[in-house]
Amino acid sequence: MTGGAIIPVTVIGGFLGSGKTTLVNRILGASRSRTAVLVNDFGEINVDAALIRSDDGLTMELSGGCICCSMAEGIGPAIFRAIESNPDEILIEASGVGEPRRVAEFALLDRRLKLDMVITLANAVELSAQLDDPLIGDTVARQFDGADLVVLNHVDAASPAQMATARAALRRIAPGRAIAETSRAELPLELLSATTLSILSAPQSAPIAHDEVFFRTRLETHHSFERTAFEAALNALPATLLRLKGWVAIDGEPTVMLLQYVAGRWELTASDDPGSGTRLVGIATAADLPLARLLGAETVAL
Ligand SMILES: Nc1nc2c(ncn2[C@@H]2O[C@H](COP(=O)(O)OP(=O)(O)OP(=O)(O)O)[C@@H](O)[C@H]2O)c(=O)[nH]1
Repeated sequence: MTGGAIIPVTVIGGFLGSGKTTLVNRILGASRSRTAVLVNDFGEINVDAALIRSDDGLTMELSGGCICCSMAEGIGPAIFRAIESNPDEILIEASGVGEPRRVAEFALLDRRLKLDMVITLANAVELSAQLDDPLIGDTVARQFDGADLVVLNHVDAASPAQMATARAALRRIAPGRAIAETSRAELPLELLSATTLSILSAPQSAPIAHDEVFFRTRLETHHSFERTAFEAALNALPATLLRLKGWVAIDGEPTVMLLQYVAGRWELTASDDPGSGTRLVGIATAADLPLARLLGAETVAL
């Protein structure tokens, strides 16, 4: 990029576990440009930033809150640092509870940036139930305000009935918007350009204080888990725990394993993380979730 060129910005949003980091990695894998990635993780340990596969080393993290509300003052300096790194483009991953349109508004305010598009992902298995949930429904619905492209993801795991209700929900909350149905965010990258910016006609609404609705929980321990017991504990976690992710030490495994838990479904995979010990962050609709006890850990340091 030559000095002074306008930098295109894409904002990727969507509820906890909908597939934002998966999509960021897909875009990075296909792109030949120098891409600065700004990752906002609501949890206190920025797991996503560690999972982003950027060759450029231009990943910036903002953890422990939302850049659309409680950390709004943090996004300015982060965008400034992103611009200073002289990238060809900037990708911003909003937090899983954040409103992508509020994040995108920062790109509209800075003359060195040009908002390219706002993308909102949805989890086809969960979308309809999320929207009906009195605690989180409003947060989820608002994530579609200003979206130019809606990605209905997790299609591989959704039943025909879940697909039908998810499609009907999107017709209601995101009428007229382009919709791509995907598994693992595999979408034709030609879709990643918008002709009009939906954000300009998005409804005005007072921001939600996400810190008052969603609670962070965290477990850091040197306890090593016995695999069968740990898997049984995962299967018994309460529905108030929406998301759990990070690294887990499992007996007999040479490295810590990566845990990805989204609303009752989970994956435990080998990781190349050399770090020792368990570091998990969770987001729940209940405060003070006793994560250590629920997972059967003996020691906990908060
Ligand atoms: N079965 C299935 N799993 C998916 C799909 N997309 C993503 N996943 C998995 O779902 C988990 C969450 O995906 P992420 O890309 O980390 O989701 P996210 O939106 O970045 O999550 P947060 O940042 O925590 O809100 C990971 O284990 C992914 O591998 C999909 O289409 N189908």
